[in-house]
Amino acid sequence: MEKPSFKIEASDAKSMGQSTGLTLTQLLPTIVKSAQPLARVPISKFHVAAVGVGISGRIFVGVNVEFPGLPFHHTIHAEQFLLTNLFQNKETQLQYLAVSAAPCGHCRQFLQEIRGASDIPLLITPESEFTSLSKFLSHPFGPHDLLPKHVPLLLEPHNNDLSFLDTGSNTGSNGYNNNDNTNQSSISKLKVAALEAANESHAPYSESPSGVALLDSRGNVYKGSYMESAAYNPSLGPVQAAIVGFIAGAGDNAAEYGELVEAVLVEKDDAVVKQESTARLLLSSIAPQCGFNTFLCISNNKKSN
Ligand SMILES: O=c1ccn([C@H]2C[C@H](O)[C@@H](CO)O2)c(=O)[nH]1
Ligand SMILES: [Zn+2]
Repeated sequence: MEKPSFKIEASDAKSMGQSTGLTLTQLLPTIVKSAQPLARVPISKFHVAAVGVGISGRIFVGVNVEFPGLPFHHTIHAEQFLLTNLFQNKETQLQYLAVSAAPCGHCRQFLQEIRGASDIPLLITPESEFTSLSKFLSHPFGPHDLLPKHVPLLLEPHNNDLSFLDTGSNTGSNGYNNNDNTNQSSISKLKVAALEAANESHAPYSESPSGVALLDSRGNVYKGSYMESAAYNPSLGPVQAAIVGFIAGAGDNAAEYGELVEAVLVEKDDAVVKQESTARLLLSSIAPQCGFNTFLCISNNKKSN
C-alpha cells in the first residue's frame, strides 16, 4: 500500500483492487490500517481511522485529532473527520464505513445525521464481516425526532441564503498583521469563502449556521462548515471542520498549524448558537500567530420581514 492519503479517487481504488485481486470492501481494512498513523493523538496515543466509500466510488479517510491544553470537547473524532471530509467533497451518501475500533456513543449519534443511517454497512477491522449501524445503535434518537422530513440532512446540499450585514459586521480581530493592504485582500477572500461555508452549514436545530475559512502561508484557503447533531453535544464546530479541510488538503506536506496566517468566521447576528469565543479559543491555542476576524450575516428570508 502506498503513502496514506485522505482521499482515494474511484479509478485508483479500482486499480488497487485489480492489482491485489480484492473487491472494494475487501480493501477497506488495509486502508484503515495504513491511515491510522495520520491520527494526531498527543494525549491518548490512540490512533483511530475511519474509512468511508462514497456514492461516487471514491474512498475517504478520517482520523482523530486532539488539542492539548483545551477541554476534551474540542476533539475531532475519526468518524466526524470522515463525515466532514465526505461533506467537503460533495459526497451525498456513505455506501460503506470501516473503522479501526467500534465507534463510541458520540460517533454513533453523529452518524444519525445521514439519511438512512441505520442501514449503513459497518465493518470493525480487522474483522471481515459487515454489520449495519443499527446493530450498534438500536432505538436511535435522531433528526426524525426533531425535523420535518423535507429538511436536508448532513450530506445533502444546503443553501442557508445568508448575506453580510451591510455595516459594522467585523466584531474584532487578533493576530499580528491586521492592518496592511495584503492582509485586507486576504481577509476579503476569506470572507467570501467563510460565507460559502456558512451557507452550506448543517444547523437545522439552532438555525444558527456558521462557517470558517483559514489561510495558510502558501495562499491556500480551507473552508469549514458548522455541522449540528440532533443530540446537540456531538456537533462539530466550524474551526474543527476547517482544520479537517486543512489536514486533508495538505497533500504530501503534513499540515502544521504554525502555517496558518489568517482566519475568518461568519455567523448570524441573531444566532442562538454563537461560535466566536470558542472559535477564537481553539485557534489562539493551536495557532497563536493566526489572525482572527468575525463577520456577521443575516438570513435573507428574515431580511424581508
Ligand atoms: O469512536 C471513537 C472513539 C474515540 N475516538 C478518539 C477520541 C480520542 O481522540 C481518542 C480516545 O478516546 O479516540 C474516536 O476518534 N472515535
Ligand atoms: Zn467517537
